[in-house]
Amino acid sequence: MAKKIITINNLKKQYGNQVVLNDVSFEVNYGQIVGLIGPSGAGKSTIIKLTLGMEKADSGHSEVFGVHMPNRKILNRMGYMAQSDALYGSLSARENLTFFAKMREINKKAIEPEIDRVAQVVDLTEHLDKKVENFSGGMKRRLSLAIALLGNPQLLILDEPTVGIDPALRKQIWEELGKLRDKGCSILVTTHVMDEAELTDRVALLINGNIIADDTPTNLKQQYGVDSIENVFMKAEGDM
Ligand SMILES: Nc1ncnc2c1ncn2[C@@H]1O[C@H](COP(=O)(O)OP(=O)(O)OP(=O)(O)O)[C@@H](O)[C@H]1O
Repeated sequence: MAKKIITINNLKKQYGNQVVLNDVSFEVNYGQIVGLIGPSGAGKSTIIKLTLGMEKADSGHSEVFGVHMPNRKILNRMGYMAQSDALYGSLSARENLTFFAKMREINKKAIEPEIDRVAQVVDLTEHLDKKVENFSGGMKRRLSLAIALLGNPQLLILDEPTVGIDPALRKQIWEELGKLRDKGCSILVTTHVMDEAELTDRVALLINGNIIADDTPTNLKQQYGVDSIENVFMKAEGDM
């Protein structure tokens, strides 16, 4: 049986009168890239925040590495990239990376080569010593992703990691995610880019607070009788 890295059981969440998550259950297995897609405001970020225990569910629960969340030690074993960048503007990119590498308890001697490695993945090597407050939106996204990649975590949770990133670098980043997956890293990623959803091992489609489909891209296309995940999405939304 596949090893479960994330297990989400019957999550329900309401803000005021608005039901955001009805009854959401799904899993991320070892060495899988799972894409979470859904219309804007569907509740994708909410699922992530509840999974990590950053917000409290009305009912249901989540486990990461078999541990009931929230749990601070577990957070240290994973890389998380939030939808909004949490960076120190007055510090350089290198100083930001150093700060987060220390928080992740990366060995002192390993920090410098690790910063060089992740900077290369997101193409920020030339800009490492610039202050982050002078970065463009896309550069800030890239730095946030580099921070999530520090220390080769066993789990990555990425909330729209490629927003504002140009197509060539997007491709490079997805190649890197594929390599990490092949080394056994598990990845949960939300995206609006349907071409990216095609690159995942499984796609979960969130509409109206429910996961209405959860399968491989190939099976989903077959099930909906269409030739792209974009069309799966359109058809599923149209059926609701
Ligand atoms: N703290 C909050 N208080 C009140 N409403 C909230 C809060 N957080 C989220 N919401 C609402 O919950 C719904 C789902 O938000 P969420 O950010 O999870 O959506 P999303 O699928 O990630 O959207 P997007 O793709 O646009 O990022 C939205 O209608 C949002 O306004």
